[in-house]
Amino acid sequence: MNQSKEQRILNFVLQNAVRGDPCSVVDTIDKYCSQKEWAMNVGDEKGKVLDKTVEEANPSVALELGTYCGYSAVRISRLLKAGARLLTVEFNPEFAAIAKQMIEFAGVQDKVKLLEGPSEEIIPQLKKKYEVDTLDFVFLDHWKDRYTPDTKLLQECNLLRKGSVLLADNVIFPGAPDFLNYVRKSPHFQCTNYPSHLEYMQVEDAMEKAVFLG
Ligand SMILES: O=C(c1ccccc1)c1ccc(O)c(O)c1[N+](=O)[O-]
Ligand SMILES: [Mg+2]
Repeated sequence: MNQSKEQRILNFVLQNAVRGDPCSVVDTIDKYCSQKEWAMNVGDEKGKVLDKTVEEANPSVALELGTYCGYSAVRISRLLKAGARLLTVEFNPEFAAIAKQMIEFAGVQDKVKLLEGPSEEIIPQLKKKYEVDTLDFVFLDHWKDRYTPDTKLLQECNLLRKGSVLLADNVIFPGAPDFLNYVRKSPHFQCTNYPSHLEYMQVEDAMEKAVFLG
């Protein structure tokens, strides 16, 4: 049966990256997706904004919404301090299966917990089922029309604390206008925009950081 693009990306990593080396996995995915087939990884240009934001937040507990092939899960987890953990949520079972193998090949499986299912079902389970008190960092990179309802759900579930950092991908392309409107107008968030480009393309994009003020 014809392989999926995501399976081709994984195969390229398995054959060309260094097992147990997260940087090698990230670089190899970027090489494939910039030279062979475009894919919706955050990429290196926006990935550097992600790196800096994660380093500044230095989270003990991080959440990612939208795992895809595991590129940003590997990218984030390589920066986590000892004992810190990343929970990453993926709705698509095929993507989740690829990401699981990617995370294990990169050697970060002890830092990353992959949760398969819809974000709106998993977020309300984080406290009791996944022993989360509050989230220090949240990377939003799933369906763009879920950014706003899931941000509201994180607030309603008391998963944010003063200083929790949200970082949203793609606020220009494909775009998340309702999310930008919500966080920028809310008295509960301090927002910063980071102009960039769509991964592997010369199309304008941006990331938005929204720090929860309590
Ligand atoms: O929505 C798309 C999309 C739409 C149409 C075709 C391909 C992708 C997309 C594009 C770039 C992204 O960085 C990204 O995170 C997504 N996404 O789906 O979450
Ligand atoms: Mg994205």
